[in-house]
Amino acid sequence: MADPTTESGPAAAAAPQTAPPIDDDSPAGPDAMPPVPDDGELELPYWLTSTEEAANTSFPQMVRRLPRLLREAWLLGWRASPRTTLAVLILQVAAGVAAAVGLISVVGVLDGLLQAGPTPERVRAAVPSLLLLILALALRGLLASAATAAHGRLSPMVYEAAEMRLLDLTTRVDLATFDDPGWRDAMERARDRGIFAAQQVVDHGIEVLTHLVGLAAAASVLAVLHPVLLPMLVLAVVPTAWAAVRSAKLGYRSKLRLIAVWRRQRMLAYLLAAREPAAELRAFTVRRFLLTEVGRLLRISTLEEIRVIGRKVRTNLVGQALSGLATGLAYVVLLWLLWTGRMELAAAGGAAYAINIGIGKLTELAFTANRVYEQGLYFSDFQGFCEMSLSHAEPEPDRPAPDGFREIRLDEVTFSYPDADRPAVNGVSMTLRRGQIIALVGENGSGKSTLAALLAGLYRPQKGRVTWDGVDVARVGPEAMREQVAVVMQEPTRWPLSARLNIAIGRHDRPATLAAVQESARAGDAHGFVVELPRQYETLLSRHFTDGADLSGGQWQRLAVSRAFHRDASLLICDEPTANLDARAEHEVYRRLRDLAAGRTVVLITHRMASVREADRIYVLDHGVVVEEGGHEELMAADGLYAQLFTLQADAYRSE
Ligand SMILES: Nc1ncnc2c1ncn2[C@@H]1O[C@H](COP(=O)(O)OP(=O)(O)OP(=O)(O)O)[C@@H](O)[C@H]1O
Repeated sequence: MADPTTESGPAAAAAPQTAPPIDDDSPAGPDAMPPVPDDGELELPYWLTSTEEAANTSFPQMVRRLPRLLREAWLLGWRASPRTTLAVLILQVAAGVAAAVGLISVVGVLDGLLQAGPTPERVRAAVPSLLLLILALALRGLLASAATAAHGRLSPMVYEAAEMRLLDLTTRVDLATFDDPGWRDAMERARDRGIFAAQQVVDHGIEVLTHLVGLAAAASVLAVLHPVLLPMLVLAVVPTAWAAVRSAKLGYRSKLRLIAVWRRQRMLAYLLAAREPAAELRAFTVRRFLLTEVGRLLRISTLEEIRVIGRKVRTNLVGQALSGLATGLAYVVLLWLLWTGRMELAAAGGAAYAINIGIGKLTELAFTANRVYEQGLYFSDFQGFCEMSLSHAEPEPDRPAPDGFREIRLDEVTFSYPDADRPAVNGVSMTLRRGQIIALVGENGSGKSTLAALLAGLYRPQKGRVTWDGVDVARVGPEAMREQVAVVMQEPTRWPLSARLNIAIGRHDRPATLAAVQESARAGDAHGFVVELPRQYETLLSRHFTDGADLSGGQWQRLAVSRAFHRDASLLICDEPTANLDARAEHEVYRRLRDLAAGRTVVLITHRMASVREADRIYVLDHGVVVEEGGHEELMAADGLYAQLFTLQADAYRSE
């Protein structure tokens, strides 16, 4: 199987594999970094073209997209919690209306005070509006606080719902999708910014609503006072809005350009800091080589970010200057209205106040709408990933899985990994009967693990079919099928759980007594070392936790074998279960496997030919094709690839 830490796909392709040497032993500071050698690193990878389209959206296109984004944001909130979403909506609108009443009252107060006549009369005329203003402000304060509280509840709920949706879809796609670099990159983008963006789109979507209500109040006051003031208000804000949108696009495009660089840099940084490669990193003295490469990649992203910040500042400066001019023009128009007697002084006072509030609200609206749009770009990554994953989700046929089997058949099964030149398994046919031990033999890369994964229902064949007692497994729910299969992986997962749970997780859905776990541990030859751990079966197996312990490679493997025994499934697939085991443990495991095979079927992949000879049937693979099959004696007599491999190993032992 492929190494999970190996970088493949566009990110790796985008980054040169060599790093210029540095002669300083200390971690390289910015000045010591080598010059950026390759501008090509900043090229947009081909798999980002659709996202690039989103980043190229023009200002009017963005304005057209906004309503859809806002609708989706509200839908997201609604899915997370309909009650809280409704509460936020009602409270925000009510707070906005109270604020609008406050604004109108201010105009009323000004109107009263600026009237002609003696001062006491003018003050008296202003009092009702003043009382209304106080009431409106108090109400607005209360409603806004309640809205903030509801919003504060909704926001983490949206985050939780988005994270859960992402994890749910990520684990629902079929295993082959994980080998697709396009999907993995989409997942990275969705995880990296998409979840946060989903929350932000909802948050800012709510703010947009608040500002809209405030703006409607200011606009209606202006429209009543003099309609010509309305377009002046809009004119004053357009340049700010344009600058905000342009800045966001600059930032987004820059992030798109850097994603391949970041992926590579993070992967290398992980290797530098992780425990597993720490020994090899020192043994091969690759520290400086990797540090140089990380430094080079960081330098690329630093320079790009500095460049983008400069462009953003210039854009905003232009926007603000133009907005300042347009605001001045609005006040000139107001003066002209006064001058020409088209407006009373009292109305002009109210209008000046409304223009001031209106510009404030419009500017806030422009910035918030832009944030919705900006986060919307990342949010569309999230949505795109969800759609992509749904289309790759494992089918869920409702046909029940057969309860066990007497015979499993593979007919002309072919499977290719995404983008592979040739199939990893090519036209393989075989029959596995209950109670048999089947061995898969072949050189590295001949397709054994892939064939085992097909048998376990982890991959679906592109051609041919797998049947259990005549039932095509493609027509049965994959989860139900896998309930009857146990697998010992070539590189078993080291679950950061207790020793007990590391075994019990094999049947996590059923409560397991310690005695049952111990029995499985004995079967996998793990009991002996587990009882020597500081807290025995309750010892946490991860160095990342206080009091956590780590195991040797062989001990982890014995734990994985115990886990598979604990699963108690009718098909047991062991992909090199003894690769890390010492001779005694290996002997024990095979003895147990033979016992276990009595009511079950065991598929065994191993390079240890001595363990294969007792298998009931041996399949020899070469380049994904079964080239020989039969019992040990039969295959030795045929004097083909099997005989060659067996004799080679036997001779090596004899010469020792
Ligand atoms: N996840 C993957 N993505 C793409 N190609 C893969 C993947 N896993 C395996 N392959 C390729 O498929 C072919 C068969 O690999 P497989 O792991 O099945 O061989 P194997 O016989 O189990 O090898 P080994 O004895 O080294 O474990 C190889 O050419 C390998 O490079």
